[in-house]
Amino acid sequence: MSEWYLAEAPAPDEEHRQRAQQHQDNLTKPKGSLGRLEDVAIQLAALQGTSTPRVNKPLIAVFAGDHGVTAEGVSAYPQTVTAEMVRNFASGGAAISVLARSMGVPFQVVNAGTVYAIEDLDNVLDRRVAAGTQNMCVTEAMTLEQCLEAFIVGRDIIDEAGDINLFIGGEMGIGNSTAAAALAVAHTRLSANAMVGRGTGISDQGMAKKAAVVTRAMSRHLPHMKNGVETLRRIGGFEINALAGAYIRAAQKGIAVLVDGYICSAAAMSAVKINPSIRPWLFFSHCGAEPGHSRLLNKMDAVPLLELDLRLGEGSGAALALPIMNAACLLHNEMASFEQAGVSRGND
Ligand SMILES: O=C(O)c1ccc[n+]([C@@H]2O[C@H](COP(=O)([O-])O)[C@@H](O)[C@H]2O)c1
Ligand SMILES: Cc1cc2nc[nH]c2cc1C
Repeated sequence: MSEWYLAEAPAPDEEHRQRAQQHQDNLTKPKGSLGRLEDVAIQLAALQGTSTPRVNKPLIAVFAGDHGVTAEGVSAYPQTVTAEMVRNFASGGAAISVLARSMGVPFQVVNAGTVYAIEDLDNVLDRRVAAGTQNMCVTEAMTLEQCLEAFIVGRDIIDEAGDINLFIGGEMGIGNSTAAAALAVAHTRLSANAMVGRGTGISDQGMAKKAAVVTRAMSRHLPHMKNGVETLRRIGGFEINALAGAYIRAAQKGIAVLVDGYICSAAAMSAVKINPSIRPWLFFSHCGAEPGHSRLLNKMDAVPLLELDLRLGEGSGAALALPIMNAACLLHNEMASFEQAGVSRGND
């Protein structure tokens, strides 16, 4: 029996793509003048198989997980912050809580594997795979069972989401920018130096150490990375793997995905490696301040919507890009044509 995460996502409908392109060219604007907003609307029309694409039923889910690699001193903050921030998400004080609330977007918090236990909270789903991953410099981050369980944590969020037409995943995990850098090296084969950044705010010296940590982990694991699942098992994280599982399931169910920052992009690239058919379903919200982010986006031929020097995570960049995707749909669906408005056509 084939694994659930290998099942193909539906392919975009090329007839709807063509019709959407023609529709855009008939709207009251110079051809192409809405730039990438036109591309977003056309791609969504093809994916959703409709002449009226929509992202009016979004869901934001933030996955938290801890990383054994923090033992190497790769973050500016202590590991306790992961669980502490989960409480902050739940009580409404985190950046993503504010953004979700202000936009009226349903918001879920999922504990996929913090080291520190979190008391029962009404609005935090406890799906802890384990108390953090192992240190990838020393051993594999997790067992195969844990890796597959983390995928299912993400899959279940999509399966239980009800009627949504856009998924935004966020993450929280002290040390996870090191895991993301390692994944980025695995997927691009660029150097660790090209892929590490300040994360939560480490110094130049800290970055040199972080690059050495990634190099050490890669020399251990690279020879054994025979497929995308093994890569995530060796150097991923519970929240990263849950994101990969959620992205794959969303695409399989015909739900578009808006990818957040560096860590989410590393999860997305890993998910595409496992199941390439999901790629058309991924939209990329922004290119952040981590130097590896633009390199990873290039590798996926991804053109992000925003560039704001973000390096927060939590799904914050994707939440900020949501109104742009929504506007792309509304413009496509509600603008008048030249005929309807009695506006003269040009000779473009
Ligand atoms: O999303 C990003 O582009 C991003 C870039 C750097 C850091 N972060 C966030 O910061 C944390 C990881 O940073 P660090 O330094 O602990 O590896 C984690 O909670 C992420 O959500 C997020
Ligand atoms: C305070 C804090 C908030 C965060 N949100 C995402 N990553 C984070 C890292 C820290 C340190």
